[in-house]
Amino acid sequence: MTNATKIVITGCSGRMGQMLIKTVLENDKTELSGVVERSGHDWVGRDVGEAMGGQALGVTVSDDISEALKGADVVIDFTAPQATIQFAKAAAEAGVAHVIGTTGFSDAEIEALAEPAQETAIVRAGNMSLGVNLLTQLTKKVAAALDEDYDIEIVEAHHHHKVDAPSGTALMLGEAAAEGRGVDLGEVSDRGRDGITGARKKGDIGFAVVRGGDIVGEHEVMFAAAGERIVLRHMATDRAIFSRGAIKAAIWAAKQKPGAYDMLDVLGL
Ligand SMILES: NC(=O)C1=CN([C@@H]2O[C@H](COP(=O)(O)OP(=O)(O)OC[C@H]3O[C@@H](n4cnc5c(N)ncnc54)[C@H](OP(=O)(O)O)[C@@H]3O)[C@@H](O)[C@H]2O)C=CC1
Ligand SMILES: O=C(O)C1=N[C@H](C(=O)O)C[C@H](O)C1
Repeated sequence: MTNATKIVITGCSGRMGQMLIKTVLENDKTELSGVVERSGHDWVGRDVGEAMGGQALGVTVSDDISEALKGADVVIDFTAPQATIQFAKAAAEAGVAHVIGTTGFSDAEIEALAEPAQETAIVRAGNMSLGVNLLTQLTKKVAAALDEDYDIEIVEAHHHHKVDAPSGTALMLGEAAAEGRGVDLGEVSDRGRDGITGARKKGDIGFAVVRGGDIVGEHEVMFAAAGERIVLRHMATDRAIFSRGAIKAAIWAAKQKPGAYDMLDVLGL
């Protein structure tokens, strides 16, 4: 396993953290070199395999990112925006590539990732699955082919634990639609309809959000016109699609020069 990509997972007790650990262990091109949780978490100091309810893996949960990054090639991070910014600074200092799946960033928080990306490779995507990244390309194409008579609406649904809205994926799809149409998403996005909103403004890109149960992630891009509707749809039924994409990104990122990348770069789309 000497040529294996050595990976650190942050937020290791989370839904994605645990899925990522399993995916790293299953892949013969990757090795789990460290795992991180926040200070005070009851997993800190424990063997991560045992904390997950299985056999010991010989990897202890740390609350010190800089320590965990020693000897690693890449850190994969699905946590929360402020934590991700701290991890990006630590990864840049250590010269370790950073794969970011975290969503819910403000514009200022995204801006804060530009400096670390000058020191190390950062791959960031609101959705790491092949299917959704293909869908962004299809969305861009369809939006470019249709005029403003086709109202673009993006509908997303997720589990009841999700804390950010609209989802990172919905925003990626909105960006792709806006790019295809040749407009700035910031100027046309309609994210909060409630009450007497007035009629829909021509050219807007609307977002609608559903939260419930254990929905892994569902996204629809609707192009609605008089007499017809085109609907592009992706349904995730297993979080493994995200972790497999993240591992692919990690192996790729470990060989890249410093810079800001996304999954389209990784997948060559
Ligand atoms: N790009 C993609 O393909 C995908 C992205 N995501 C995104 O990944 C993120 C995580 O999702 P999910 O795993 O479901 O969420 P969870 O809440 O299950 O996990 C988040 C983990 O991050 C930890 N964390 C949160 N804040 C901090 C902090 N300040 N410092 C250190 N650790 C912290 C949490 O610890 P604690 O429990 O102590 O708070 C927890 O272990 C979300 O933003 C989600 O939208 C999810 C799936 C796919
Ligand atoms: O929080 C989640 O679960 C997911 N988050 C990502 C997003 O915000 O789009 C990706 C996926 O849909 C699952």
